[in-house]
Amino acid sequence: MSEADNLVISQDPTHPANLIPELCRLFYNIGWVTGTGGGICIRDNDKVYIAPSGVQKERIEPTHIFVLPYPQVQSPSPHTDRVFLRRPALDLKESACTPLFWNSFDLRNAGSCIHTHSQHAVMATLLWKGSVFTISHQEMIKGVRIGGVGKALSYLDTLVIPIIENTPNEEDLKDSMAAAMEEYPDAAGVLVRRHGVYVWGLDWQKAKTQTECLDYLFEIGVKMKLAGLPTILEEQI
Ligand SMILES: CSCCC(=O)C(=O)COP(=O)(O)O
Ligand SMILES: [Zn+2]
Repeated sequence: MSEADNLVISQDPTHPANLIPELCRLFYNIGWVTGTGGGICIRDNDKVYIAPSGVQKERIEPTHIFVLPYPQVQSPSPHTDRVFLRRPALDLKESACTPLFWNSFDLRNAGSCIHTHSQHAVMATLLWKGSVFTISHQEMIKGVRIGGVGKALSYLDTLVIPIIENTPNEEDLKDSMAAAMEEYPDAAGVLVRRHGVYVWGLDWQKAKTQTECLDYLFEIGVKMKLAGLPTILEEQI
């Protein structure tokens, strides 16, 4: 065991290296991270904990976790020159979502970011054919924060989540995700058409509950649209 392994070995169940495997199992069971896709990263001040790429996310162990310094000592290009504090002994690569998770830290000061391949998110991107998903007058809107990290939205606020187009490689979504975050500073997440969603929060608990609220809103929005019901009500109720 190397000294760097101490960064991921802890008896504390709330240590990020213990939380990521536990949360990935939970997310697997609700269809968010099946087939190796999706995941969660946690930033604890100056350290970022990231899962490996292309592995069964429900079978990750703490020793599989990468630890990176935040901020990166030098500005990394999307795929190279990344700096690590700890790499797993196994021949693993860090999640391809790493540059996208980094957007949430750099642009929103997030403490955690979740990427799901939920079918509710994907269906929402198919039924909302433009550049945003919108829904109003739903109680679960109150569980979403302005920009993911600010004050909670009100029942009377319309939820707006930008939709970007998918790319063959996950890493290549970095710039269009950043552009959407700049254009929609109040959005708590970014949908990726035919792919899934990225959602962030100040910490993992808030990222998780916001992802739950958004997933609920994508699901009910899709059901409403398929039932021919309007998802935006003009009048104040
Ligand atoms: C079938 S998964 C395709 C790649 C993808 O969308 C993804 O989210 C993979 O993330 P990873 O953490 O496994 O690099
Ligand atoms: Zn993905």
